[in-house]
Parts: sequence; C-alpha cells; structure tokens
Amino acid sequence: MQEETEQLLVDEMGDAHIMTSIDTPLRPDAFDKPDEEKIANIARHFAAIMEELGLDLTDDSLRGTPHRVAKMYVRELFRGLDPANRPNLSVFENKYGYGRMLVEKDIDVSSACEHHFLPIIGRAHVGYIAGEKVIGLSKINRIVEYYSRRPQVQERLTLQVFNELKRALSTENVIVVVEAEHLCVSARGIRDPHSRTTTLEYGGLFADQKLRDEFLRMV
Ligand SMILES: Nc1nc2c(ncn2[C@@H]2O[C@H](COP(=O)(O)OP(=O)(O)OP(=O)(O)O)[C@@H](O)[C@H]2O)c(=O)[nH]1
Ligand SMILES: [Zn+2]
Repeated sequence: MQEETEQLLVDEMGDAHIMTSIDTPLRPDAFDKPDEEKIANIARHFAAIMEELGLDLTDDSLRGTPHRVAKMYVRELFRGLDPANRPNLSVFENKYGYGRMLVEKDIDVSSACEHHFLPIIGRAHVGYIAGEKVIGLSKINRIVEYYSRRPQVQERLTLQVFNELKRALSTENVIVVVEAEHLCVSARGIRDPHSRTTTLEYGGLFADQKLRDEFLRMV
C-alpha cells in the first residue's frame, strides 16, 4: 500500500476503508500488472479513442501514436504513481550544526491535472530548517518530480511534497510553495492565459510570520 499519510477508518458495516485525504486515489490492484501489460492495454484503449474521433490509424504518422501515448503515460508522465519509482532519499547527520533556513527554489514542476489530463507547468520552492538531519539537495528536486509525475491537483501535490520532506528530515520545520500554470485554465475552458495558481503549506517554525516572510522574500 501507499506509504503516504493514510487514515484507516472502519465504517458501520465493519469494512476497513482507506481515507485518501492527501493520497492519490489508487485502486487496490494498481500495481499487480507489469508495465508492459499496462502499456499494451492503454495503447488499445487510446487507439479506440482516436478511431472514435475519426482518425485513420493506418496513416503512417498516426499508427504509432497509441503506443507512444501509452508508453509516455506509464514510463514518463505518470511514473510517480508507482511506489517502485519513489526516490531514495539520502539524509545525513547535520554535523556542521547548520541551523538556519535552507532554500531550494525554482524547482521544475511538470505535472498533469487529474481533471483534464492537461499539463500543469510551474515551479516549486522549498525551505527547511534542519534538526539533526540534512538532506541531499537533489533529493528535494526528486521528491517534487516524483509527486508531479501523477495526475494531480496542485493542493495535493503541495501537501505530498511537504509531508515527504517532513518525514525524510524528521522535522516539522518545512515550507513548500508551488506556483503553476494550468493548461486546463489557460488553453481551454475559460482560456485565461495569464492567471497562475499559488499553493503553500508550512509547519513548525514557519508558523512564525517573520520567518515565512524571510522565505518568501528569498524565493
Ligand atoms: N482546486 C483545483 N482545481 C483544479 C486544479 N486543476 C484544475 N482544476 C479545476 O477543476 C475544475 C473542474 O471543473 P468541472 O466543472 O468539472 O470541469 P469543466 O466543465 O471542464 O470546467 P471548466 O474548466 O470551467 O470549463 C475546473 O474548475 C478546473 O479549473 C487544481 O490543481 N486544483
Ligand atoms: Zn484541468
């Protein structure tokens, strides 16, 4: 099962249910199949979508598209659904006793909105104040990338990154900001090309507004 924060509830019937408050909702059998089987199945379904749209799949440019899309979903855009792709987070003892804020900013966010399967493109900024542990810098980017590579809503992406960092660093002193453009807002529907969405989560010492302001000034 997922290792993200889960709440186990038991309903009146006595059945156990996973309340997926910040967990990406997944089927219990989500990883029972090998990737190759998923790719073959998705390609078949996507070919049906293309045919329904009236496209001629014997065309040599279109012929490979169902397989290309399926491969892209499983191995690239949505690889973060699979816990096997969760990054290994190396943490080190804070031997130097660095006790101020560390900020990793302008981390690339390339995700997809779970409502329209259209891109969410933006940046994440992360800050933390170390206790006994510090984390390899690139691991912060890897956490953002892992949780981005799923069908997402920005709020959940922000919380998942926040929780993972708190867990890895064994500290509450973490802050995460995500700012992004949603193509479902800019390129279709309301078609507002200028609006951006910002989400924020923080804990521990970042409850202090002065510290939060310092972080926000830095990013
Ligand atoms: N809260 C939140 N909403 C999102 C996110 N990404 C997309 N949405 C919104 O999800 C909503 C889905 O609304 P629906 O009314 O079901 O879909 P729709 O008919 O395509 O809506 P329009 O986009 O307004 O045309 C839209 O308002 C999207 O802007 C996100 O990360 N967070
Ligand atoms: Zn959308």
